[in-house]
Amino acid sequence: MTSPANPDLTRRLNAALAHVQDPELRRPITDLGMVADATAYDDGTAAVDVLLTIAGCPLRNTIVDDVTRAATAVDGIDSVDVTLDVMTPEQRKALKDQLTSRTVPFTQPNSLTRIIGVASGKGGVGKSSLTVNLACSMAAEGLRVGIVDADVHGFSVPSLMGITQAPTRVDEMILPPVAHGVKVISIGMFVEGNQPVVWRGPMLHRALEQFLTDVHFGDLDVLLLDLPPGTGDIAISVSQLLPESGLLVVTTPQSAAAEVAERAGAVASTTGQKVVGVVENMSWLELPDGSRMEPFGSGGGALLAGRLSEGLDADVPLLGSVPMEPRLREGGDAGTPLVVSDPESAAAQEIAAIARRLTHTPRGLAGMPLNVTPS
Ligand SMILES: Nc1ncnc2c1ncn2[C@@H]1O[C@H](COP(=O)(O)OP(=O)(O)OP(=O)(O)O)[C@@H](O)[C@H]1O
Repeated sequence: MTSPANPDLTRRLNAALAHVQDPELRRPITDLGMVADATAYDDGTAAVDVLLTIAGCPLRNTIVDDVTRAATAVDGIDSVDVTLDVMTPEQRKALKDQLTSRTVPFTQPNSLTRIIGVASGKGGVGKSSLTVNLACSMAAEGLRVGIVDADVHGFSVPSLMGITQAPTRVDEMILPPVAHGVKVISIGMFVEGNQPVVWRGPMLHRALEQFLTDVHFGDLDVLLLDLPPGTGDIAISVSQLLPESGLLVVTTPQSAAAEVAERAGAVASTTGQKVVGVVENMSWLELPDGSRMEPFGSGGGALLAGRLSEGLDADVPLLGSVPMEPRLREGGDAGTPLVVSDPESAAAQEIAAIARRLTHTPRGLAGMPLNVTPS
């Protein structure tokens, strides 16, 4: 015979479940209508019926583990039976209506998301590596961070972040996979194997637009875009779709590289975007005796910051110089960015300092309504 339900224990069970977040939507499962029933009984058992958004939810085990952990942490509950069901189309629609707006949420007047496109003049200067490390560093500081891998032809963010999982779709809404606390979306998640993406112009624009409207990032403090190298279609699309976005320009210390990067930064003068700063990457290599070798010369970052400041008639700071660090490449290959795998290394420390400089500068709120809800 089943033990009688215990109302007080049931109330505490539901309160505990309100702290369980859906791993993708990052909202309490109770708010998302994912808990169909949760009852605790006098004999210390409990039963929780969870509704998954889709049948093959890749994170079902995580949800079961999180629910079990939260339920059994309630004083008086010894065991829990978690049943998984799937939402009906009506329930899914209600969830989707709750979550989506068909506009780019980041351009709404009350959006306080800081949007930074990471640009470079040419490939291979470490733009993608810096994007993922900056994002992870910001997430480690407690910020809500997302990455749009807009480097459509040379997407590398999923592998740098160790993401093999495809995004979950709830009807036409796409839930970005989360790695190292960062929500990530990339065209690489939608193509088979290592197929090249051969789109140009309008197709690219549409893909980017879709990433920004159909992907549910939720509230973000920072959205980083890994832009393709150079000054192509995507740079224009980004400036049209996200006019408030700033540009962070990455270069190596070589003066020739800085000159090429200057063109990428100078795009800002035609698009009206702000260049938030310059990062010099691969600045030096520390040798075993502690001395520094500068394989790519020196001064490119400062040169670029100076030229952009002059050309754009704005203060474009050099936000930092990141040394060469073999473990940075190894971390990328392994899908664990250096700031996560070796946060004490000099390169990781410098990246963390750049992340703080980027996020601690006040965002221009002039003319923006402050939609503050006390919590
Ligand atoms: N500071 C660093 N120390 C050592 N290796 C680095 C550093 N920065 C980047 N790398 C390595 O350099 C290579 C190029 O980096 P990455 O792919 O991030 O460049 P990118 O500018 O994004 O290139 P692309 O635009 O072609 O994708 C990678 O192998 C990466 O691991």
